[in-house]
Amino acid sequence: MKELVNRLVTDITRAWQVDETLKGGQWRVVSLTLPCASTPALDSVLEWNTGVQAVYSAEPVTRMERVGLGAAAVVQGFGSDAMGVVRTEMNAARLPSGSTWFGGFAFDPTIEPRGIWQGWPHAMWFVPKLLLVRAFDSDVVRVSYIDKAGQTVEDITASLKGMLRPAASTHMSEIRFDASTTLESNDVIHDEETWAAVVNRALVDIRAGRMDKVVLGRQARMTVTATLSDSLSRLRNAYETSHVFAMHWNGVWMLGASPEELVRAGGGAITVDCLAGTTARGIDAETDRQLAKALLTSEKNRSEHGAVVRFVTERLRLVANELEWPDVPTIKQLANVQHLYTPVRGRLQNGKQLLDAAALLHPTPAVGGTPRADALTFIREHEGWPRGFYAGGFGLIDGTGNGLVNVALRTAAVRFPEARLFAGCGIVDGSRPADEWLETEMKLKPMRMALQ
Ligand SMILES: C=C(O[C@@H]1C=C(C(=O)O)C=C[C@H]1O)C(=O)O
Repeated sequence: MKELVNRLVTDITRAWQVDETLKGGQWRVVSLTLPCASTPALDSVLEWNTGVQAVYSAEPVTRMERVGLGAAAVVQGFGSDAMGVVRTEMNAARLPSGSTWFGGFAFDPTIEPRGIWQGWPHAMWFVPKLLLVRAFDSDVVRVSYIDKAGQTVEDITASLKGMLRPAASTHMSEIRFDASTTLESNDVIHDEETWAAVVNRALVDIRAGRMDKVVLGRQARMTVTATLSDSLSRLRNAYETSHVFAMHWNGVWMLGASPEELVRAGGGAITVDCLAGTTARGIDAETDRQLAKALLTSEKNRSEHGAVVRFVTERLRLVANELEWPDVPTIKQLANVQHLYTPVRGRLQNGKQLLDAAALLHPTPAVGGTPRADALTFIREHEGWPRGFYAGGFGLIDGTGNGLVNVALRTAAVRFPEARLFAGCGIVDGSRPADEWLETEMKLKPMRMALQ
């Protein structure tokens, strides 16, 4: 990896100097292909204590791994129209073709980001200055470097060294963070008892007919002892079919392994994952099958799942045509849990974009509840801690509008070495607090293992 870092600095600065760059408006772009052994992964250029904006994505559907460092452009949104604001600004930004935006949005743009999320906007997307892209198992990496046309070779060298230096020089022991100065005292960490009280409070409202379902989450505290690169590699190994991602902003890394695509768009096609209804993994294939069968035949889980499919298909009709989905869900098996799963497909209407669909769908009843407004009010009033980007979105969008937004699940926020891990589950009539606690424990387990 050290060899790759040296090649990046020399080859990019040389290309800038001899002007082997593409020009577009105020930008110049260097594009290179470099050899890079398929291990270690590209994430070894990333560190918890980076001083720059950074992103990582290992996406198993297209089998592409990406690392972005620095920011050529950033858009931020605050408040209830945060997503609308960033979408308008992204469309207005005149970036070179081939630029990729990375970013996401908070679960609830009406709540001030607090606790570990302090300093984060409600929506944030950026185009990295330096982007490394490699197909899984490939030993070549595509490199692009975007910067303002007026930059000198010295500027470019300093910028690259600044972005890549932490990877070469930092040791875990040099990094310290004083949690008490940054995390507020109202940073609620529920234990089983206090969380059960919130669940019971929700059950009262559900039985009284004030809502049908609410997804309640909790955050767990942890001190990180693993490197970022090791954490990401463990997540990739544990969750081979999930989108493993990380994004750094303002001293905080959000990382996760999301099994759920809120929306994917490519060549006019659009797909959405409906994922709701959860059971454990068995100790062997037979127990796995029995648990899956019980999940598929559970009235409680099927009705919870059906509500998500209904919501998604009704909303998606506003931006997509030719919707198709199977009548019955299948099972999506992950390392720690099994979910009921229904994929919905369609064609994006002319003039509609991926983020239009994301804005309409978020939050689905899989992470909010039904009726949506009542569930969101309940979460705001009773959950007791700030979700930030947890259960919001994380994604990437290329210059042609293709890309995906995942539901930011199985996530943690790390202000090294302090971490908050997040997990939630749907509460409906018949839910039992002890079972739901166990479900959140199962969902937290791989992230706990990744960070230590
Ligand atoms: C809320 C989470 O997961 C969501 C809730 C599920 C459920 O209640 O069964 C299943 C998958 C996700 O849509 C989480 O992982 O934190």
